Amino acid sequence: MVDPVRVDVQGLTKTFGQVRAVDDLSFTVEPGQVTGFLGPNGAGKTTTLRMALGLITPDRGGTAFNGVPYTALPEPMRQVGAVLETAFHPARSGRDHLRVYARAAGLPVGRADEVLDQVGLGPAGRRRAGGYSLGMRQRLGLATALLGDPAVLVLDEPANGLDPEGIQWLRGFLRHLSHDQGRTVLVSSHLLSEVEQTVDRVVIVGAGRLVRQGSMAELRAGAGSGDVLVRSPQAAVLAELLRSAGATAVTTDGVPDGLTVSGLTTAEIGARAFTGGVELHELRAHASGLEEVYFRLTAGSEQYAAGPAGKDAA
Ligand SMILES: Nc1ncnc2c1ncn2[C@@H]1O[C@H](COP(=O)(O)OP(=O)(O)OP(=O)(O)O)[C@@H](O)[C@H]1O
Repeated sequence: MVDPVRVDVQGLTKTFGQVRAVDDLSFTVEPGQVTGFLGPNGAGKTTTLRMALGLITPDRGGTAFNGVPYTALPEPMRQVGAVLETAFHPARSGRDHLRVYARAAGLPVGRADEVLDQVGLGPAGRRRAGGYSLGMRQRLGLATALLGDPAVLVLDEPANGLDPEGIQWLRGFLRHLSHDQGRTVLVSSHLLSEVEQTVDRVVIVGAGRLVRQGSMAELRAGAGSGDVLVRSPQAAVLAELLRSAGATAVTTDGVPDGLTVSGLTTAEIGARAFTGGVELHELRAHASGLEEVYFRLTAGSEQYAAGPAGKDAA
């Protein structure tokens, strides 16, 4: 187990020309969990991560690792491992790339072989990185982040380019690093479906602002709170009953005897039908998928971010 490190992002703000890429953004990342950092393209994820790692200076706000900013960490590679982009010298082997990094960071060069094994590159580590597939590059990036055996891992779109088998491997690996070893893992993605099975918590951003943070369980609970579909041979009577209880009830296109109801839960609708003596043939919450909830939460934010840049270009 590693010593737990909590990451606090507080009031981060960054403007590029006319574009406010990150806007007063605050969230926390807890140890022992995988946190997904989600948002559509251009939502400000990469800018946030770069600020957290001291690669660009925020206009306002900051990020602290157990209270200490990245730039003030005594041995940053041993505390925070990051993969923001995967640039390698193409003629150099993956193993040599890792050895160069290890040496530069004052880490034992033997770490190179250890992390190669950890990420499943093994013998491929001796081949030229220029010939690596995107998935192998992702693994090499992850290996680089792990060199210093850090308590915190910050990974930008790590699932990008992985095949389904690779995604499954990454899922298990990240959960092992966090759940079993107590590391703090933050992974960004623009697709909730890509990280849905991996993450314990989500931080969702749109147009540089926080849209939602919470556990996956909370997000899933929110997914069910939409409309309710009811079918009854006495649909008109039921509609009146429900409207008098303050709900909206409209006939559902394409569903015989169907009503779409909002403003009451399935239990409340069932109770009112029962006391009103109305026969029900079907009663169910319209299950909006998680991805639908995510799109709804971030709807329009891409346009907002792209607007000013578009204007500049015109
Ligand atoms: N160096 C820069 N100069 C000007 N604008 C920038 C710069 N970096 C980012 N931006 C703008 O800031 C906004 C946020 O970009 P950012 O790359 O942080 O988003 P993202 O959520 O990581 O998206 P993606 O998944 O597409 O990388 C975008 O509108 C982008 O065009």
